[in-house]
Amino acid sequence: MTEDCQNISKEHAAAVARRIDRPVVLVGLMGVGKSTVGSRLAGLIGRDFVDADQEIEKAAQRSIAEIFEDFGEAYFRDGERRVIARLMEERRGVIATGGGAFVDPETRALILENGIAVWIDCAIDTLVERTSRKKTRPLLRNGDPHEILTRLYREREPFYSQAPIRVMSDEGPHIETAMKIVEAVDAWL
Ligand SMILES: Nc1ncnc2c1ncn2[C@@H]1O[C@H](COP(=O)(O)OP(=O)(O)O)[C@@H](O)[C@H]1O
Ligand SMILES: O=C(O)C1=C[C@@H](OP(=O)(O)O)[C@@H](O)[C@H](O)C1
Ligand SMILES: [Mg+2]
Repeated sequence: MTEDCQNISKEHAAAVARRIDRPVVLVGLMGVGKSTVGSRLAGLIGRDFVDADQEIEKAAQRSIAEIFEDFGEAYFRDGERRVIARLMEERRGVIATGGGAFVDPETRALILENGIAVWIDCAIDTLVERTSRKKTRPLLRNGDPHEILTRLYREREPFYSQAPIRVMSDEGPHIETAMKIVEAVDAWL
C-alpha cells in the first residue's frame, strides 16, 4: 500500500528525486524556513541536508552572533562565500543558505549555474513572529525587526527573484512547504 505524506506519495517524491541531478539550494529572508523546511525536504527526497550557517559556525568554532561581534559582517560574508562554494563543489543534496548569501554575486552565480535555486518567500509579519523566537540573528538585534525585515525584503527581492523557483511559506506545517517545493521542482525540471 502507498504510504502518503499528506498529498505527496513517497513514490512520487522518489520519482522527482531521481530527476534531481543538482543540489537544491534554498534562499530567502531570515525566518522563511530555509533551515527547518530544508531538513524536511531532504527527508522527503532522500538526500542529505546541510545548513551553510552551521558549517560556518563549525569552521569558525563560534556562533554566527560571535563571528559578527568578534570579526564583523564582512568577515562572516567571506566565510559564507567559501563555505557555500565548498558545499556546491561537494554537490550536497539540499543546502540551506543564510538569508544574505544569495545577494553575493559570486555565490549567486555559482548557485544559479550549478544548483536548483528555490526562493522561499513569506509575509513580513510572519517573519517577524518566527524570528522573535530566537535571539540568534545579529542583524535583527539593533532596531525594530519589522522595519529591518521590510528594508531587507526591498533590498534583496531583486536578487531572490532571480531564483527560477519561488514557493510561499506561510501558515501550515513545515512539511507542507517542503511538499510545495517538491511539486515546484517537479514542474520546473
Ligand atoms: N512553514 C513553516 N511553518 C511553521 N513554522 C515555520 C515554518 N518555517 C519556519 N518556521 C519556523 O520559523 C522559525 C525560523 O525558521 P528557520 O528554518 O530557522 O528559518 P531560516 O533558516 O529561513 O531563517 C523556526 O522556529 C521554524 O520552526
Ligand atoms: O539575512 C542575513 O543576512 C543572515 C541570515 C542568517 O541566516 P537565516 O536566514 O537562516 O536566519 C545568518 O546567515 C546571519 O545571521 C545573516
Ligand atoms: Mg537558517
